[in-house]
Amino acid sequence: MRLANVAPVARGARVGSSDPTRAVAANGTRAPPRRTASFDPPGRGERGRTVVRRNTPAGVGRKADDPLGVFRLEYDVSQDEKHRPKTWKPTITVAVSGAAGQISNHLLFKIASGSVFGADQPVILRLLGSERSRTALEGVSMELEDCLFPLLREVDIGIDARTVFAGADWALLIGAKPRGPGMERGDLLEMNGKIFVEQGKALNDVAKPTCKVIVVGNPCNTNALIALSHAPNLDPKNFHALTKLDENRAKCQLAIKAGVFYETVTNVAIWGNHSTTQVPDFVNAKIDGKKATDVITDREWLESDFTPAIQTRGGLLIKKWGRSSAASTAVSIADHIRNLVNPTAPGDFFSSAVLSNGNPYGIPDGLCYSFPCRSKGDGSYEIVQGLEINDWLRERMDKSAEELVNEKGCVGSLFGDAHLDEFDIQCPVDLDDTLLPGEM
Ligand SMILES: NC(=O)C1=CN([C@@H]2O[C@H](COP(=O)(O)OP(=O)(O)OC[C@H]3O[C@@H](n4cnc5c(N)ncnc54)[C@H](OP(=O)(O)O)[C@@H]3O)[C@@H](O)[C@H]2O)C=CC1
Ligand SMILES: O=C([O-])CC(=O)C(=O)O
Repeated sequence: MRLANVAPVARGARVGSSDPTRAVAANGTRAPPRRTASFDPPGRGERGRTVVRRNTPAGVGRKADDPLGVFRLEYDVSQDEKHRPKTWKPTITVAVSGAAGQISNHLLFKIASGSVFGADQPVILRLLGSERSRTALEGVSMELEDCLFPLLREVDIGIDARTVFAGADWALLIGAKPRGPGMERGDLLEMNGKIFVEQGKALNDVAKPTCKVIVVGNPCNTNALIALSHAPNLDPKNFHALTKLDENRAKCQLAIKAGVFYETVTNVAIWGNHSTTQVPDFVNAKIDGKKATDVITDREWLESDFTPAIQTRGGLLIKKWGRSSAASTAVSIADHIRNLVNPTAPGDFFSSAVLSNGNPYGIPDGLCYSFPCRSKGDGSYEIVQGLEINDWLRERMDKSAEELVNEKGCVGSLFGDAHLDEFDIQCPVDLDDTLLPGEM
């Protein structure tokens, strides 16, 4: 296999038994060499031979379709197996877009450390950037290598979604353009929507049909819907938009109000859009196993303080920080993945925006809407049935659904044919109430 390595420690180093890029794993075994790899097909290198090319200039030893790798190694990958603990699961490939952005800067290191997919789950990271982020992406790879994570088997960087998403088991779609000065909401929908048309098509063509897709780039619900509509080869149930951050925010505020540690707060559903119309559900929430409304009896606070605080918390954070949530978003993406790869605790649930088709809560089909979900721990999920929907919730859940219908109408031309029924919705003239949490 031909490999590119951007870590300075590997420059000029021969990959052998004294390879300084090998770490001592927690169990005392020597970890394998990390590999920051090109996308060249495997099997090119002479077995057992290590070749290091330094600072390969463009055009020398580099094909036009090469990714960004600057330093490259070739070595016998069969050596890898000797250093792989027998208890490890088969390696998975995790593709991440917006990999040079703020959220990824927190998330990638969690994934590589084993704290997301598990301490026995080796990963290949595939990082998608753009011309803008070429060198930044190399920097990210260098930092990943310098961490000596035993479970990180390979890091690939590239700017072509079709190459980066090849064989992906998971695709974390974080990259999206933030709204700029003077830009209308409709412009943002249209502009970011186009990214997800291309990425949906790329996933369809090259990702594993079982690939799980988590869309984070805003407006994430509609972006996820656009992506899945271009990916008929993938199971539409495997597309998620992130609302776990909203759930975490809600749990924390309920815990503070109740004067309890936040781990005792469970069963907090976020309904609807990741926007200011989202509905953080205190009606079904539990605190220490009791109904949250029996523990926090101040209804006025729940309806008029707690609810808008969660709906607009992203915006408050932007005001204070000068940028949007990055660390807490990364943590919530990690939580979201853990929610899917571990069985949900009995009686509990987590929030995820998923395809609404056939949902038991009367939300129209064809939307990416946040529901309470449960997982068996195999990466799949089901929408939890039978939650109490009182008039207060119903009115707000429907309003959020209506907002998603409008968003869908505004970018109707971006939808593909897959998984969605025909729809005929006009873009409403006034989109003032379709705000992201970061827009006030
Ligand atoms: N769902 C949720 O709960 C949350 C969602 N978000 C959203 O996550 C997204 C990323 O946030 P964050 O990491 O902080 O942002 P950053 O600005 O730090 O990074 C975003 C990345 O997106 C890529 N990008 C920007 N414009 C485009 C474009 N036109 N086409 C393709 N890619 C583009 C850039 O990477 P490159 O140049 O390499 O393409 C950039 O590195 C935002 O949309 C944000 O609103 C944030 C917080 C919470
Ligand atoms: O609003 C934004 O831009 C960031 C975001 O989604 C959040 O913090 O929830």
